[in-house]
Amino acid sequence: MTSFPIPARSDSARQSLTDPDADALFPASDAGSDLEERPRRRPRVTADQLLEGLNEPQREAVVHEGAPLLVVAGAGSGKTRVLTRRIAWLISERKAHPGSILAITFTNKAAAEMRARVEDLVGGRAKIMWVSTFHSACVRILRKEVERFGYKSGFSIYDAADQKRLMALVCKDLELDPKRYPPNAVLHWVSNHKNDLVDHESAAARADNDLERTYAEAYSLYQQRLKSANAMDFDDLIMTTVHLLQAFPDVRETYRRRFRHVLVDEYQDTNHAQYALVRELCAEDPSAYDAGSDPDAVGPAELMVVGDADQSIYAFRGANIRNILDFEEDFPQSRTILLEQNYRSTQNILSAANAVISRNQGRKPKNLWSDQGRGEPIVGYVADDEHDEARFVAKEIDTLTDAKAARPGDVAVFYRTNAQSRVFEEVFIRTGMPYKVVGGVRFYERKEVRDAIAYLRMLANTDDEISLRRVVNEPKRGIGDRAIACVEAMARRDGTTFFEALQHAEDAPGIATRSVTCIAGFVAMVEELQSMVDAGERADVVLEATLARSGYLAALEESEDPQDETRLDNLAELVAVAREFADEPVPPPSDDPADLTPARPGVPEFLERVSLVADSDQIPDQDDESLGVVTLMTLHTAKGLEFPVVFLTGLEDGVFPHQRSLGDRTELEEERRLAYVGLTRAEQRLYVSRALVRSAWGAPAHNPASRFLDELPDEVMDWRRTAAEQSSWNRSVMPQLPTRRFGSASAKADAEARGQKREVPSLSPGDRVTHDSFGMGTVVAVEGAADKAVASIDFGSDGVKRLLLRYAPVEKL
Ligand SMILES: Nc1ncnc2c1ncn2[C@@H]1O[C@H](COP(=O)(O)OP(=O)(O)OP(=O)(O)O)[C@@H](O)[C@H]1O
Ligand SMILES: [Mg+2]
Repeated sequence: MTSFPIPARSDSARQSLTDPDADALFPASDAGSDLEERPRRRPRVTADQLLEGLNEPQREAVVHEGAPLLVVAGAGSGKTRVLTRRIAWLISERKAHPGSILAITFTNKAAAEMRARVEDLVGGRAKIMWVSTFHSACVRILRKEVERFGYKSGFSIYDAADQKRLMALVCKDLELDPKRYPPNAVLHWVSNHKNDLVDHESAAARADNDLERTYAEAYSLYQQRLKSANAMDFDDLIMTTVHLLQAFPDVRETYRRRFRHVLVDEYQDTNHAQYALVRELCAEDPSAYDAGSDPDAVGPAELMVVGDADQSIYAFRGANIRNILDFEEDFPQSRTILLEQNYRSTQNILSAANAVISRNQGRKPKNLWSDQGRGEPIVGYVADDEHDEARFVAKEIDTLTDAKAARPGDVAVFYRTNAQSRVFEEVFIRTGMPYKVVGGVRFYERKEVRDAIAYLRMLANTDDEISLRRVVNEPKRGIGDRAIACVEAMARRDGTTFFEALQHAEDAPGIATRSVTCIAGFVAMVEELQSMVDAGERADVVLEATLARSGYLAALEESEDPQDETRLDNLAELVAVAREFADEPVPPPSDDPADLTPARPGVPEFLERVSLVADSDQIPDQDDESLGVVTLMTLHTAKGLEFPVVFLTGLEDGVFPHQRSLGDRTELEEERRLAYVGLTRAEQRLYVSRALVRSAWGAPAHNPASRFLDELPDEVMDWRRTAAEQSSWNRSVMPQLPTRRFGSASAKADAEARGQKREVPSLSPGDRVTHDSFGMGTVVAVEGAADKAVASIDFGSDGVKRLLLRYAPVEKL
């Protein structure tokens, strides 16, 4: 059996949860260099210490008691810090049982950080509190309660790819024309309904045209298939929990008794289902706040939500900005606290962010200020093209690190869409800049990783047909499509699961004897591995055994495809992840009967962990000692984080704001909020850039400057290069741009940069040419004709350039 190395663990992350004051509360003797001297229990923190480093309204929010509390404030004003301190305060000062606390964060990583921070403050007893995402919290409740809805506790969680496969199967079964009913569109429709807590029966009842009726039919069959696979998709997790709490008063009572404190970060991005969940858990009846109420009755839990309507960026996933705007109406006795001081950014950065967000209509104006002084100006750069933009970013990071003004780990590069990362990666690899891309093709989306997870899922839940089908003949073991069809037909006829049918494949009409033998071997392997899972064996041990016993590793090892070596590395990484998971200390069993903390880190618990990882959970931990790595990510992933140095790239109309949003005011407002999120991640230095020419679908696109760029106040800007200062090549490639809105500074610059129209040289591959800046070159390829002709020309050491011939200063020799 191959044995896998464990990668080194890194240290604390550079996230906004980082609270340097918390470290100050514990002197170095407690930090752990001298083990013998180290006290076993942390000293109890005093109330003063818990409130240290907080301003007055922040303190009020920490110590507030009773009525629901809303903290609304702009970016970087300490909302997350207040929420974290409040948890510590509840445990330490108000003697709340840690198990009675439910804190909701937007990502698993933020949850881990928050838990660690609270543990720093009040010690290990904080371990048993629930700090998690909505999804993780729901999974824990469902594992315990969902049998009431006819699911088994070991249900699988289907991610986006599984959902797509299943919906494609459903659409095929319903014989839907994929052009008229693309499975993705159907899924989106279903997801929207689930986020609004509309189940398939209600969706069918509401449907009032053919399209809707067809969608509802697909919804219904999709749910049926999920249920028979004992699986739920992401949206089900929330909707089913809400329905469970609504349908079973005793269950609701259990959790209301358990959770006496509910705290939600990033409340502006909750959708209706999540909002309903909070309401179910906190009881709606505000009269219960009366002091003289029956002591035995469970009053409502104390609720605290924090958020910023200007940072709501998930409307496309059903987030409802009204949840935060309507809080005061929904919870009439609530109290609202505003925070106005920003501790993250310099005044220049805040002025830039405020200038952009203030153009959104119908928002409550905020008075966010910083006492850090103006700081560095915001650096602007207009690049020739996306490669030039990436080179500028790399060079600038180099300059900062050389001057010891920043380490690579202090820097983040943001872009609107994942595809934009590639060019940065190319340049960073070339220049040896250490970096990590967050998101994109994620680790857990790679084929081999999905296969391995599918094996584990199928072992934990043989009803999970999607996973079972994925691995039944992977690696190839002689179980072909025909054999599968025979077994499937028998399963349908007899009303059994696919796995039950596999267990007596010999009875399947029409099946070949050879297939029966192969299937028997597969079933024996599954049963053997299953017994390990049932015995509670560690996830890493089961995973290693599975990869070996299934022949999966052997197949990769024998392969001559160089990609398969990378696949082996990825599987080694997955085993290491499982090993780390299994090695995590299990919290001590609590005396609380409602405590749902898993007792052992077995396969089901591991699957739960990996099913719920999100892009933002891959943000690299930046070890304080090392130089760290530059983080590349989309703006959506950047929420809640902060970095000393931020590059906001691709600021072009059509890129950011995204093409899709250009004609739609609501969508443009969401893009603007995304820009606000991006700008406010920066602590000290902020760079904004755009490219005059960017390749899109293989052809150069000439996008005008992003309107967000135009909105940045002149007095905070330091333009390193404007459109007017482009190289002669670019001046001549710039096409006639569409007339810009109101003659802004950069629009003027754009106009200046426009070249003269000239005659298009007619070129074909092999022709020798000369270019004003690049000199002699050879034409490699020509696409398009006349005005649209684009030539790829090899200029030797300058590389191959793609030039729009209409504007390029090229002459045929
Ligand atoms: N009173 C304070 N004194 C000093 N630093 C503070 C104070 N309050 C918050 N901070 C620091 O300011 C930064 C921003 O805080 P935090 O991340 O909690 O803000 P936020 O409101 O949650 O931001 P976002 O809206 O981006 O989520 C953090 O580095 C935090 O430690
Ligand atoms: Mg925050």
